[in-house]
Amino acid sequence: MSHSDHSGSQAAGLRRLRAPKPVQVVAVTSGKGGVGKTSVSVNLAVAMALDGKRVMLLDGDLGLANVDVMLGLQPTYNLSHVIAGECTIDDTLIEGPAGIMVIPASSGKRNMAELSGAEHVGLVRAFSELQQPLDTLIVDTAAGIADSVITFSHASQQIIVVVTSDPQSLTDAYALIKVLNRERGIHRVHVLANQVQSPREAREIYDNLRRVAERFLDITLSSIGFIPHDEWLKRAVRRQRAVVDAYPAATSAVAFRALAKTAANWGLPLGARGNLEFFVERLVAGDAPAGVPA
Ligand SMILES: Nc1ncnc2c1ncn2[C@@H]1O[C@H](COP(=O)(O)OP(=O)(O)OP(=O)(O)O)[C@@H](O)[C@H]1O
Repeated sequence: MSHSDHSGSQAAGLRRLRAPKPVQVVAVTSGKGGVGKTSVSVNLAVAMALDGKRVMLLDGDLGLANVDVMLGLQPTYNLSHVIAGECTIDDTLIEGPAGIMVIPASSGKRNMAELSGAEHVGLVRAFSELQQPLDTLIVDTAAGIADSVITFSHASQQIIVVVTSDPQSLTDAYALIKVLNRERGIHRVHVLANQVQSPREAREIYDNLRRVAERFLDITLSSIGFIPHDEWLKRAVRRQRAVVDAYPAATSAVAFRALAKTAANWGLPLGARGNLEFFVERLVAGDAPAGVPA
């Protein structure tokens, strides 16, 4: 190898070392509200952070702030200030348990569809400029199949759909999966049964959803286990704490730690150059209002 070949490959090696690696982005969504989506997002984030990962948790409910309430945080700035161009995402970051970084949502009425072209560009730019070194971004979406839910889910590489045995939860989860599949070409989602009394109940929930989804849609569902119904989780919510942090021996906390291990093995987006590139590109492509290049 000539000297110039050698220094060329050294330079490429150094660039790779310095280049930020792609961030894993996981959306937590549910269709129906109140099934435990925010509990899952918060506890998965904290459990991954306890495993040594650098985790950011985005409260993607643009209308109702949930994460900061669940963790007893009092943010000064939130996502609506970022969208309005009044501050950067770094300014909004507020530290949660185990060092997770939370991007709080606003509590005003806000829908992705209501964002002007300039606001949409501002949101995308804010994420592309985020400087924090990061392993995983978890997005707690709003309930329902609102535009923001679909956009954030589509922009994530992994989608967790939280369901309970409540028939309405199954129906709403199916409606959400249908939109993700038919309108956004999503072909794979993870199903997490929550508030279940037994492994058998979890299996039935998963089988029911899979039977319908795989019959009528071109999608593969994978079961990622379940979180048991747990009074310790309720107690943690009342104390505005994450159960994995406040009551690590609780059955739900054990399940969240197992889920964190599963998520850690999901791998990174293929082809993305670094940081949140994958997420940002798909945010733009997914839902650009008129006038914004997709
Ligand atoms: N595994 C569980 N065991 C016992 N209770 C639970 C469990 N998961 C959630 N809950 C209860 O359900 C309540 C609602 O949970 P959470 O706020 O996480 O739901 P959500 O789906 O995010 O709701 P929203 O649609 O309002 O955002 C919690 O306050 C808690 O009391």
